[in-house]
Amino acid sequence: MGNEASYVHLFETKKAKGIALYRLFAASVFVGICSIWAYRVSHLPRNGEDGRWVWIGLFAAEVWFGFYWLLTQALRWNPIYRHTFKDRLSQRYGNDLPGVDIFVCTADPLIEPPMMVINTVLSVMAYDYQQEKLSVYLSDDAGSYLTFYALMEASHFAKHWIPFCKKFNVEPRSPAAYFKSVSDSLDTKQAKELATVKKLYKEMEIRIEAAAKLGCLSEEMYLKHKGFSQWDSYVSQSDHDTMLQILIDGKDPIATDVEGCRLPTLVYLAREKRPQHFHNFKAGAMNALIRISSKISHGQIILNVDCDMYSNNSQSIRDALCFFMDEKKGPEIAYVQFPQNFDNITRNEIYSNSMRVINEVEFHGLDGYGGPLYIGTGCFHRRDTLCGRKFTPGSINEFKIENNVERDETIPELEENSKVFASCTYEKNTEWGKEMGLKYGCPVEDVITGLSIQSRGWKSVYYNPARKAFLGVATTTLGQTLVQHKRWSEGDFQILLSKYSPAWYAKGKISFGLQLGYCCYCFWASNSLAVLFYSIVPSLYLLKGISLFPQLSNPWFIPFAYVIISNYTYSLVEFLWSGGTVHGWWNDQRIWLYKRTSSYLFAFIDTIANSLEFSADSGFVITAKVSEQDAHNRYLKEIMEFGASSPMFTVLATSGLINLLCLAGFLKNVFINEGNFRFYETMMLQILLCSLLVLINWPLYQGLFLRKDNGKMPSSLAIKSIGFALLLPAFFSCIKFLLIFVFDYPYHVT
Ligand SMILES: O=c1ccn([C@@H]2O[C@H](COP(=O)(O)OP(=O)(O)O[C@H]3O[C@H](CO)[C@@H](O)[C@H](O)[C@H]3O)[C@@H](O)[C@H]2O)c(=O)[nH]1
Ligand SMILES: [Mn+2]
Repeated sequence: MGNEASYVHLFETKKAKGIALYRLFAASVFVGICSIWAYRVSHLPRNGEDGRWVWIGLFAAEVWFGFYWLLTQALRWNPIYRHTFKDRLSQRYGNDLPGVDIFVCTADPLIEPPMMVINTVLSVMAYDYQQEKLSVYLSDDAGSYLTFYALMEASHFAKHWIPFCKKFNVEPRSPAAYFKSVSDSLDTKQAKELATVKKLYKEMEIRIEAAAKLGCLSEEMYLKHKGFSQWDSYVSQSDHDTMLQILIDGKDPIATDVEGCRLPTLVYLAREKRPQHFHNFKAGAMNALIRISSKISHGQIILNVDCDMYSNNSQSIRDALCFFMDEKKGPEIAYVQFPQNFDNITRNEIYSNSMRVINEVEFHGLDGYGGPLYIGTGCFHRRDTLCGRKFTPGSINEFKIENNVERDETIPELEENSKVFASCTYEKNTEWGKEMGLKYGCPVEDVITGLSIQSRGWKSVYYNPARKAFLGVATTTLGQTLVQHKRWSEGDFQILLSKYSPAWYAKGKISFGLQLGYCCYCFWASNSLAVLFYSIVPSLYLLKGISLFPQLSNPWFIPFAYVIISNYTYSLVEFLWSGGTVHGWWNDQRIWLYKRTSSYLFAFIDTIANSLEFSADSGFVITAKVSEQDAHNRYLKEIMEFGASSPMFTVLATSGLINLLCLAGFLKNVFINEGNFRFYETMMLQILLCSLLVLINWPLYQGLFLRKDNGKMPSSLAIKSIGFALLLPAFFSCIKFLLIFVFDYPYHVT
């Protein structure tokens, strides 16, 4: 080992190139932003002059945008990139590696189909790792016999699948994904074995789908496994005993695959649910898993994935261990987060659901300041830090490497004795959900848990390998996208206001850069007000013919032009650099707007109402992973899906229509009534803003008026939003009148 200089690390960290150039650019933008502020302050309309209040509103919005832009610099100021040396890991440790427990969470067999769930399970069972050190746990919050049945089928299929993967070094190791990707050019031996394993898979799929169609537990299924007897006392999803089955015991020497090799442990868990006990959603499930697994396998490393996030890279455990097992830098690392990638992204990602820029830019930036957020899936943790251990400087890695430990209980005994750990009352008067395990009470249990780990002195690592580690299912409708972002922005905003706020609680505990980085996400929701104001009011004033920005010939026009052009050019370059398309970027701008004016707005209102105790706690709306065939076809064709009515759509449609009406009204004034083109000179920026808003809303107008398919906006919603769009200007006039009345009264009577 020797000293730091001669130590051969298991991973390396590189700084991004060209960062000085970026900083220079950012500084120039900042000068532009300050000039805009200066313009607003120095050109404030006098008391009583038209547009004074709007001017103040715009100034407030611009101060906000500038402030938020500063926060986002933390994500770009100091990016780093990681690289692992897995060969060194093998050389140094051979097979003396720690046990790894993998948690897969599912919650509803209808929107998370059991076939998808077991594909994820099979993909993680087939990791390139010593099988007897691997344990896979499926937490089923629906307590569904169907999911259990599918898992039981998977435990048999694994005996064929795992040896097949190992023999031919298959990637990815989710059977469904592999079958879809495999080419015809396999050698004959592999082709033959592939045909066999594919046939077994298809037969299994048919049985599982038949069981799903049947809709109840058949006699035949019941007899197939003693585990089904646990459903005898089952009342409903929210009322049942703990159901725990060890389907494969990795410690059992006769639990082998068809080639005679050991298999990983496989466990099904449905924690106890009772209507009178709140179950804390995914965080509750994870904590039950932490306890149950500590009794059954006690892996020192925990990987957790959502049920749609299959492993796409069989080397990920070894990658993660390169960080944890590095003797010099490993001891301070609490978790290794991989990006969330998806395998159902269309070319121009109409819902901007690939999280491209977050994955390729922002998280590298966070990593430079102490490590990324924990984002709930694709994350490896040390078991003890997840359970609340504080970081002590100077500590060394103390992974207990256990090879072949015997167990003194039989499997049925072990199952019975473990159940108590998943009971509703187990956590009563304990620190679980507070200082231990994942935190409760927040819709983004992951982010708040990660923040508290980092606040206890730990670092985290972001690892984004070329071959993606995990692939999941991204949202495929506008409604889902907005609801998901509402949950996220609401959760993040709650963290900001909570006692764990990155703005104050974390001060001195994590680096300043990381504090700002967290704030970027935590302030998502509060972006809504400024964006909503900016996307409606200047258009209304365009219609009235009142200019709110400097005119083209005015030198103050320059900072506006510079900030607008440089920011949009930069964001386009960043998007393309992250692997997106130009059209994808345009779509991203639309979703940027939609999220801010609907998801974030509702999240903002709900959080404030919650904290004033006006409304109940926000829940966890599970994201659907399947859609109907024709909706799916529209997704593939990148046609925006509206379908059902939603208050969020009403806001979007209303603001979209206001812009359309304002632009139409303005053009009418110019051409017909006045025939005078001076407006283009004085109102350039307002015309630009309003026209861009109309352009970007094109799919929305189509959904409102032009489309006939089932994915269009419901007609009732169209009528409602037309009504609002016509009334809102009147409403604004009333407010303005009130403001003038209250504050500027004397001026008006004279
Ligand atoms: O009561 C519940 C609700 C959800 N889940 C599981 O939690 C996971 C995530 O749910 P999903 O509906 O897919 O939410 P997403 O918005 O896609 O999830 C992201 O955001 C969540 C926090 O809001 C994180 O927990 C997730 O890991 C992260 O992928 C899924 O596997 C669910 O089965 C449960 O186990 N129990
Ligand atoms: Mn998900």
